[in-house]
Amino acid sequence: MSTSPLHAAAAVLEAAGVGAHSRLCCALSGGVDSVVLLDLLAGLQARFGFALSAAHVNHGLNPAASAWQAHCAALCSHRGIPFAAFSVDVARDDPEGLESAARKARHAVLESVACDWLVFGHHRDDQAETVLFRLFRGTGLRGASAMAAVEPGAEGRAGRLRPLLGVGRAAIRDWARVHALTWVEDDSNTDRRFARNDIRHRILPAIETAYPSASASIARAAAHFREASDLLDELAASDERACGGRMLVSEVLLALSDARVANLLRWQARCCGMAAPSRARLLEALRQLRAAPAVRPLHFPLGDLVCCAYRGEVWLEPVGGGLPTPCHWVGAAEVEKPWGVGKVVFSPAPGRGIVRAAMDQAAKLSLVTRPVGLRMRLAPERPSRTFKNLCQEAGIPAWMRERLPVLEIDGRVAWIGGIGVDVAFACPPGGEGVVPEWVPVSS
Ligand SMILES: Nc1ncnc2c1ncn2[C@@H]1O[C@H](COP(=O)(O)OP(=O)(O)OP(=O)(O)O)[C@@H](O)[C@H]1O
Repeated sequence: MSTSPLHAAAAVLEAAGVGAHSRLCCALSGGVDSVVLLDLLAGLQARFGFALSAAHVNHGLNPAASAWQAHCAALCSHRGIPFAAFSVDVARDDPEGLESAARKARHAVLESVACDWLVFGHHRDDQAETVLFRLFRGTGLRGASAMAAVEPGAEGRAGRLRPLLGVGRAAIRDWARVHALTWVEDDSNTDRRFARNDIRHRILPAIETAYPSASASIARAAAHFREASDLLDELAASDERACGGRMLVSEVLLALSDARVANLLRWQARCCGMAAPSRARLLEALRQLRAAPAVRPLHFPLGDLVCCAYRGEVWLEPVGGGLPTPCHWVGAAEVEKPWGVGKVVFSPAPGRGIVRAAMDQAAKLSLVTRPVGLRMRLAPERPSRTFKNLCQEAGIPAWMRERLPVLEIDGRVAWIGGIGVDVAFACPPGGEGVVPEWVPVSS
């Protein structure tokens, strides 16, 4: 039995805490689902008190695209709902296909709408199709949990609501007919060349002849998967804390089971907005981490990310993300400077680090990547060494060398991150010193 669309939608708004302070924007394609959604939201406005607007994305792919846009504009103007239309360029050469390219372009532009919640017309049958589509591609638990009815926004971005996620397609069409709503039909929705449509029109109906409530059951299974997947996220967050934060202490990390380490790294990838690395690559990274002694460096590509291990810590960073930009300043010895995806922190330390006066009196302090011909002497009794020698002695791997911060005081090298302070700038016992510390990845 299908839930009443109005009750289902109200329950989702309530669960999200929608109220008089909330700004909702209905993603309006002009199709029956989002037209019904707009109708329901307009009907619920008085009860919840939210501000409602609508946005349509014109992909320019169908000859009727302008007519769809005009239809959406008319629906909103008739109800006095503020309406915005966006035209997007859809990449025709996207390796994932035209449908996927259109979806990416659509979501990117909808993200720019100023609102608290973007509201979508996905329903229970969409949910079942999404689960099957992902299962056929070997998805993990998070993927199989498909869409959430309430997806809070991260870092000041709008959240996403899907008030019709528990409602079947038939109930939505019934609502549209009973309320005499008008909508457009997108003929690409019946085009079987698109994999999703094939699931909708051929595969799911075939399953439903054997299991009549398969769609509802699959959508229910998705809710179970989501619960389990949320628990795995909680486990990952707690494991990250136990491992010391975003830079994971390898000794603690590697005491966890393979499945837990993989869960933690996948979760970290998702937290930085990156696609989860493939299982095979993740397991190989793990094998290498376990094979290496705790101190052996690792730089292992995982899709858009790299898994790095260095001096007892393990972290993920975007490909090319460690490359820093030089910076220059005057005066303040105790500062914190961003460096690549990390930072350099300068702290006072009696008798250690760099002579404070040298920094205080400098006309220019600079953090740079290694200058050409760099040499340094770490102790009075030791000879001056080339950058390459210094790195080899300190066990710094080649991939790490281009990102080592080098502190120059009035153009002379005073300190190299991960290596040490030049003898000419070293603070004598009892003197006032400043210790620079390079943190390769900030939390
Ligand atoms: N052109 C559009 N403009 C605005 N909103 C749209 C547009 N197309 C789709 N939407 C919104 O997305 C919902 C889902 O649409 P549809 O099922 O066609 O997309 P999908 O590609 O399956 O889903 P998704 O975009 O979330 O991956 C619609 O009910 C509507 O709220």
